[in-house]
Amino acid sequence: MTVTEKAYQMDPATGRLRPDAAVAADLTGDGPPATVPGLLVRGLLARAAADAGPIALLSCDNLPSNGKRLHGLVTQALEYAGTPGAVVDWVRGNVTFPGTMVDRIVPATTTETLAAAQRALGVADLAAVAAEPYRQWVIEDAFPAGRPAWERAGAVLTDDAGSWERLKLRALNGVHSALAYLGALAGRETIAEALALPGMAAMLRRFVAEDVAGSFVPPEGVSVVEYGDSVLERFANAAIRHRTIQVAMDGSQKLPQRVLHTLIDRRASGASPRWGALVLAAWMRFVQGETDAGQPLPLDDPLAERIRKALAAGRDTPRVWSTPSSA
Ligand SMILES: NC(=O)c1ccc[n+]([C@@H]2O[C@H](COP(=O)([O-])OP(=O)(O)OC[C@H]3O[C@@H](n4cnc5c(N)ncnc54)[C@H](O)[C@@H]3O)[C@@H](O)[C@H]2O)c1
Ligand SMILES: O=P(O)(O)OC[C@@H](O)[C@@H](O)[C@H](O)[C@H](O)CO
Repeated sequence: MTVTEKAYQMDPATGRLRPDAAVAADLTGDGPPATVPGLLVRGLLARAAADAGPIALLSCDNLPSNGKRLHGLVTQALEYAGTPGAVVDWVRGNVTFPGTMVDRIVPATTTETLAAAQRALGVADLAAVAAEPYRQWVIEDAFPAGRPAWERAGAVLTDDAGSWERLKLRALNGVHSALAYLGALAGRETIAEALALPGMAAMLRRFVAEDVAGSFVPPEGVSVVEYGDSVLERFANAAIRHRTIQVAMDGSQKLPQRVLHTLIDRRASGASPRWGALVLAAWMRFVQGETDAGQPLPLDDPLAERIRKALAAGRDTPRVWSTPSSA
């Protein structure tokens, strides 16, 4: 499944299921389910009842330990739904949750994308997407009912995708978010235009080298600094018109794994991760809703209301940002 960070409906800080009204209705009622937790629980109940054999549930979302997170979501949702012990035992014995790392820049489809696809194909393809040439898929090999030979198409099958995932979330997605917030504030429409701002590439190299690289143990044989350089080359691709405000959306859901984990790990080892702090500060400025030139910026975030309240309450008191209980 690839359903975005917010569809998991879990508190990013605690990892606990956040049963809003729609999730609660799905998990406790018998109407057609509309939420991800509801669909998963209903599907697993049906599969257990039919004794249809083991299955792997594969998360391809940009979340830390996405397999473990999905496992936690399913376990908590089954519990919330009051699922009979026999079904819980069936899930425990028959369902796996392999972790993955998926990497390919694929911006949202626009009318220009569809027009280009029509020119190239000679027919209208409403499902066309634009994508960069690069692709990488790392998958934990835990499929109780077998799997396609994805390695034949270049996928890396591994016992533990964790170090690949941290590499990508921190050195690619963290840098992406930096470009999104700093670029949007400077009035730049796309990631490539943001990267072309004076001093931006040099700043991002220092972010990777001084803050990100020392925050985790990378996959064997991988240099985080070289990986960061290759990421900047990919972001410079002007044909990929990835909009800064698309990458900037849902910051409350993305920043923990992209930037806050880097800050926490560097702080724990006594460092002062100032470039990461700059990215966080850029997000704080971004959510105030205006570019540096005073043009409006959208706040598209599941916590938008809470952020707006905190901004209104903290207009004259910067302390609001440093005391979570008042946020
Ligand atoms: N686009 C990329 O470059 C890229 C690359 C690697 C990983 N990813 C990850 O893949 C995931 C999807 O990204 P995308 O670019 O395809 O996004 P998208 O916005 O194009 O698609 C998101 C999908 O999730 C569904 N969705 C959104 N909110 C939901 C909710 N509350 N409940 C259920 N479904 C919901 C939408 O209906 C849509 O089908 C994200 O987690 C992203 O981080 C994206
Ligand atoms: O898809 P999102 O909205 O979670 O994040 C936007 C981008 O950072 C992301 O999609 C990257 O392009 C992708 O992760 C590259 O593999």
